[in-house]
Amino acid sequence: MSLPFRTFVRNFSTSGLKKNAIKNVTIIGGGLMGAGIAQVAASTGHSVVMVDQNTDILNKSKANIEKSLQRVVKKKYAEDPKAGEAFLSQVLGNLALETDAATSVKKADLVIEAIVENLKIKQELFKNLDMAAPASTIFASNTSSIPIKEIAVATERADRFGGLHYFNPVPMMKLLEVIRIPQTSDETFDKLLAFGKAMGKVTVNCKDTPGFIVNRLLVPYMMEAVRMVERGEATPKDVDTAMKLGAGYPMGPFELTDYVGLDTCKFIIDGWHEKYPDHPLFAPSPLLNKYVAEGKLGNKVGEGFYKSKK
Ligand SMILES: C[C@H](O)CC(=O)SCCNC(=O)CCNC(=O)[C@H](O)C(C)(C)COP(=O)(O)OP(=O)(O)OC[C@H]1O[C@@H](n2cnc3c(N)ncnc32)[C@H](O)[C@@H]1OP(=O)(O)O
Ligand SMILES: NC(=O)c1ccc[n+]([C@@H]2O[C@H](COP(=O)([O-])OP(=O)(O)OC[C@H]3O[C@@H](n4cnc5c(N)ncnc54)[C@H](O)[C@@H]3O)[C@@H](O)[C@H]2O)c1
Repeated sequence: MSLPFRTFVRNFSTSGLKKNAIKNVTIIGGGLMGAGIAQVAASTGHSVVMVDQNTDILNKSKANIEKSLQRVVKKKYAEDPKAGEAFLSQVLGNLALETDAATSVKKADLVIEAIVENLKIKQELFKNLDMAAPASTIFASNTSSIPIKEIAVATERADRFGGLHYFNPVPMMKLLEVIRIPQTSDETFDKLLAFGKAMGKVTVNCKDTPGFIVNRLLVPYMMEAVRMVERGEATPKDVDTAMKLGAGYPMGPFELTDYVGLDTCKFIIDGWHEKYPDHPLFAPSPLLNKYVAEGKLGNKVGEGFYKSKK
């Protein structure tokens, strides 16, 4: 449907950018995903505030962003190191760090939450942000598996709430799942889609169903790989080799579980098992639970199913 001319003009400023496009983004949680989202948002011209619980964590997050940016610059600006340096400082100039979430959302057009995969903690966070953020601010969760509607219910802005599910590592994975709940307004959903595209992502539209699209297929596959090892049918190494060489996957399921985080995988499957206790694909794994209980959370701590350099 084409817009009436006056609406078309109103939406576009002279700079050619959509006037009401999302520009100021707050990312809550500077871990594996939050740091990646902050990096790509800052790299695509957005002004980003990244929030975490203390400055130590934030400094580590920023160091991880810089490491990743160096990899990008080494490739993208191989012929022109000076331009690479300029890009690096421009991106870091778009990124601010903050430990106070309420302050961080004062000017936010969009808040993306990427904290621990725990419904109560997410609800508590969004309830507080709802009181601190401007009425116009859109809220989105990067949750892997929790229904967006169950998070949104903690706020008074279900019409301005959606899901933005990124994939790890965010600088490399092109996909962004954009989720709407029944209350999400068309304007909010369009802005989330436009923001995803402005970040250079390919967006798919998702319903608020368990695991949206990718995780609904991927997590049961990853869990079945763990169950295969529990049944003594194969070793993690052989399962990974088989899936890389036999199915063309870039990583096998155990490498991927280490990459994603064994804790995140456990949170996902525990949440689904609680909701759907009879669903065999959502059954928890004693082996995964054992590794998490032993603190073997994967690459982020240097050991999961495999030992890795941190
Ligand atoms: C559970 C959640 O809710 C949902 C999820 O996220 S599920 C997980 C989804 N993600 C996946 O399935 C990831 C599968 N793995 C892959 O796609 C690839 O292994 C990978 C992109 C991670 C790594 O790429 P790959 O070519 O295999 O190996 P690698 O040598 O590490 O990287 C090649 C180049 O890519 C770039 N690169 C890779 N990772 C990067 C990063 N994090 N940052 C910047 N650049 C990176 C670098 O240029 C790198 O070259 P370099 O090593 O000389 O710097
Ligand atoms: N790991 C993945 O591959 C992946 C991919 C897509 C989505 N997700 C989802 O993204 C979210 C984050 O996952 P992750 O892997 O980045 O976890 P992570 O453990 O690496 O990072 C979580 C970060 O949130 C911070 N945090 C926790 N509570 C906070 C609070 N109240 N205020 C501010 N910061 C807080 C922690 O300090 C930590 O730095 C989860 O919902 C997860 O399901 C994960």
